[in-house]
Amino acid sequence: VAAAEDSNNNNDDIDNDQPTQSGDNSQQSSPPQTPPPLPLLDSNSVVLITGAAGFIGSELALALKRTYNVNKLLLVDHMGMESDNESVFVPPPKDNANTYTAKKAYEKYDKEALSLFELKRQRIFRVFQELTAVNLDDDSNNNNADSIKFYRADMRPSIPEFFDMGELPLLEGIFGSHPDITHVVHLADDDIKNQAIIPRNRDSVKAGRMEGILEELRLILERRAAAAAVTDEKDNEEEENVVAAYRLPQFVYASSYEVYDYLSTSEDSEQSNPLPFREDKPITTPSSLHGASKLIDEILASAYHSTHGIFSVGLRFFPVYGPWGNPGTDVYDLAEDMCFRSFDDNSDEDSFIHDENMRDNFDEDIKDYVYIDDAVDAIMNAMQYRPPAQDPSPVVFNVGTGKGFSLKQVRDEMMPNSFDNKGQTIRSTKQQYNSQRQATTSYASTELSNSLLGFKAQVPLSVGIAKTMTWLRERSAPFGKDSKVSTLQKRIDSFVDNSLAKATREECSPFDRECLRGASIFPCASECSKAESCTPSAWDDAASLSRLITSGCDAVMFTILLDKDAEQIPSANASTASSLSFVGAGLPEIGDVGERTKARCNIAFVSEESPLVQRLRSEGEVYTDDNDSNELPEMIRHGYWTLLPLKPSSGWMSAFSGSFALEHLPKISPGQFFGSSVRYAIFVEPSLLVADLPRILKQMDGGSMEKDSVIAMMAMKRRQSCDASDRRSTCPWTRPQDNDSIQRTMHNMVRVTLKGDLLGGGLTQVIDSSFLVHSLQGEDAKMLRCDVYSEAVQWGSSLDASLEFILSLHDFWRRAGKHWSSGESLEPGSVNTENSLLGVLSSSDTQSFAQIVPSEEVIHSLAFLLKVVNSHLALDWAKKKALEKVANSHSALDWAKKKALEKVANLALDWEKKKALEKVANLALDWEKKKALEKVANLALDWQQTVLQSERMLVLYSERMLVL
Ligand SMILES: O=C(O)[C@H]1O[C@H](OP(=O)(O)OP(=O)(O)OC[C@H]2O[C@@H](n3ccc(=O)[nH]c3=O)[C@H](O)[C@@H]2O)[C@H](O)[C@@H](O)[C@@H]1O
Repeated sequence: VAAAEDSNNNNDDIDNDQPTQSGDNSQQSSPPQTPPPLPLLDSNSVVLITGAAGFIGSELALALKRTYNVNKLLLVDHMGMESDNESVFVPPPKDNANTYTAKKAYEKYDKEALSLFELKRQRIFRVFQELTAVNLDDDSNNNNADSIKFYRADMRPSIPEFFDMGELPLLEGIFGSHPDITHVVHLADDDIKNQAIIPRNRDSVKAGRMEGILEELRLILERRAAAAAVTDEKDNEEEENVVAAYRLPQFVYASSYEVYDYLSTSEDSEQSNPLPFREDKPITTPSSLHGASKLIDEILASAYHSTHGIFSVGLRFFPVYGPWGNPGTDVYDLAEDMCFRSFDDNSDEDSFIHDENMRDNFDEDIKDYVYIDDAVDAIMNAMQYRPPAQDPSPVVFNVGTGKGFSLKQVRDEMMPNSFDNKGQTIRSTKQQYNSQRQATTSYASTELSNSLLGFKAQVPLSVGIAKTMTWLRERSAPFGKDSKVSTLQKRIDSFVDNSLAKATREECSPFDRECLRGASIFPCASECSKAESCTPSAWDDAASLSRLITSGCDAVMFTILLDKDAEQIPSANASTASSLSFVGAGLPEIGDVGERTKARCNIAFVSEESPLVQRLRSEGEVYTDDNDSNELPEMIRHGYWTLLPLKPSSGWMSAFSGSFALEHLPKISPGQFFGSSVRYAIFVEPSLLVADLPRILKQMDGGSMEKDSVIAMMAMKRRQSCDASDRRSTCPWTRPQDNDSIQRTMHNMVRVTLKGDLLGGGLTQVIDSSFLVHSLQGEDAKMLRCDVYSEAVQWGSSLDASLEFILSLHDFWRRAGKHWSSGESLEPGSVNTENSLLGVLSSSDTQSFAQIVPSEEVIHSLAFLLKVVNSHLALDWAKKKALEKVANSHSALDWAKKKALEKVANLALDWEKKKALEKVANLALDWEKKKALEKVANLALDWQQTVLQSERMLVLYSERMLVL
């Protein structure tokens, strides 16, 4: 630094003209100045990641926070937007959601781009979701949101001349406002990898990103040297401050195995290109333009080192795969092909083969596939790599496993090895491509990364494949499949389950979502769990006992009161408790046995430790059911409740206390808790006294409801005058009068429209469920519950919010479906008065709705919601909720959405087409024929437009939330 000062002091002019020369005068050859000490990777680190919505970038962000709890993450991704306007750094708009620009940008997008965008959006949401989660009950913990910033902008062009209008280039803006950046990980790259097609996309600028970053790093050095120059030479302390203020971040960037020439398979290439590929092998001809551009990046890195002393670590990634990977890559497409094909046996589409970009990926090509977790590990190791003091030149490492596999092996050996006929089709079609060129082989030498980085891939391909397939499958059908499971699907299921069981999976804490990734995180007692991958809980024993006790019941009423200090269940002691407030359906009502038997169908889950259980035991309030052949244990009786004490086994229950989703497992996911005869399971709050239960059940059973409107779940709001959650007193509750379709009413209550926003939100008080009726036999009902449960588990949201949201979504899709198939308007009810507020309810809905909730109350909450949403003044939690919801709506329901769209498409088209064609056939005149054909064409177009438009609206909407 001292040397740099001297020279700079004497060279002011040169300094202006050639700012890049800072500190370079003392040593002309290698490192021009002593590089500033490299920063540590720890909880003080501030990490800039480019391409953060990409596959690797998003996983890295999560891992950095999880592993090192880094102080700040600055995430940059253009999300596929390439307009020049986007490349300027615009401070995030506070009160301007900028939807116009977004809209314009969207117009450019076709569906594929949209879905890629959607994937990136989901990734970045996920990052936000997991990293900014704020505990709403804890006021002190509310600054998480500051620790992560997302810049949705193009980092190119990075050449300052472009910015003579006074805009600040994105990177300069970021580096300027965050001088404390300690690490830069540069992953941004064009979407299409493996692209060997020439010419490249004209708009896809190659240079710019890498120089952009290197220039920023150089500027840091320049500023540092300038600052050092003005400080008093003798003042060491000040000099140290300067050094500290202008830290040079550790720079890691992505290169690719495509820099190696794996394409040439001739004899001499084996000599010039021996396997495995070693980093020290001179590179002559990269295998693709992508490889060539990465080679440019490596050369730039080296140039910036020799001219400015900037140290960097390049990582030559071999193909990375895994959950959240990129469609269009080998493993992803193959896995997807299998998963979707098996879901949809009617599909003739061969997506794998028809993908243009896949042409080069021959079955026989041997590649070194790297699981995402390993790739991320390699980056984190690289972020901590320290070059030897005597030679601090930039380094490049392979990121591979050292082993090569062909896609054929992946498909035939690692994915289920027996395909049905369709599998044969894949094979033979691919054979044709095989004839085009010889297969290639590429795999990494791991020696260097192993010895210097300490990196060694941990996940064997077979395990990684199983995890990827599990993820894809979960994503495509998050809550199991429909009843018509194909045999192929069963095989895939068992394959995946077996592989997961066999895989030496680490024991995951149930809270460690990352560890559990690829495995289900549902508790075993939940009806949504799958064998092998569920997590045990204290509910497991309770579920089997409760199944036994309730066998023979037609309906079950249950409540949950796990408080350790519970003295009583208020409803049990209420003197008003009549035979109408509990369940005894299907069982004899006369005599003592009848009374007791009724009690068997009224289950209260309580804590074994509670004074209530102790007291009832000591008072001998127990009974055995003499008539029962199942040899039931002695049961504790409390009023009309039969208590089912839960043991706080091995700390599980206590570990989970506070986890709403687990504490209320039977409330949300009752499917496994009751005997197979049970058709309806009714949850009530411990203090709620339900009037006339038999009649409600009869109505549920009446079958008077339209089939498609049955959501098979009913919920009731709490009465304002009485708090059912208050455990000291009871709350009377009455069934709404003259309402023969309670479920539908409930369903209508949460209608949202496109205009009213997908958000839901704000209706919580309406849906606050003290009372829920579950229909246990419908698949739809189970799907719905699992949706709700997944929402609650995944996002830690409360049941009420989850229910509300999922209902809204189900409703949304139902309406969209209805609209497409029968033309029902999607527009908000145009019918005057209150309805026009949000347009949520149709007039008939409002009528039945009003029977349950006084309308002012609804209007109030709706108006409030509207205000919040419209003013964009959403509080942090609202914002978070909104993000959650939008994110979830897409990830959880993708499959359902896809199915719904398909179905609608088929219905709409087929029917209309058929009708129109019939008409054509019946009309002999040419003119009529022409008209009819026109109509067919128009109909088809209309429909397509509707779908496109609504998809666009959804994405636009989501994007607005992103901006928000
Ligand atoms: O295997 C490889 O060779 C690639 O591995 C990773 O790529 P990956 O994370 O799998 O790729 P993407 O998921 O496509 O991520 C790149 C991200 O950069 C973003 N991007 C791209 C270009 C750009 O100018 N700005 C920008 O933000 C894209 O939107 C995208 O989200 C690295 O990020 C790439 O640099 C590398 O080329």
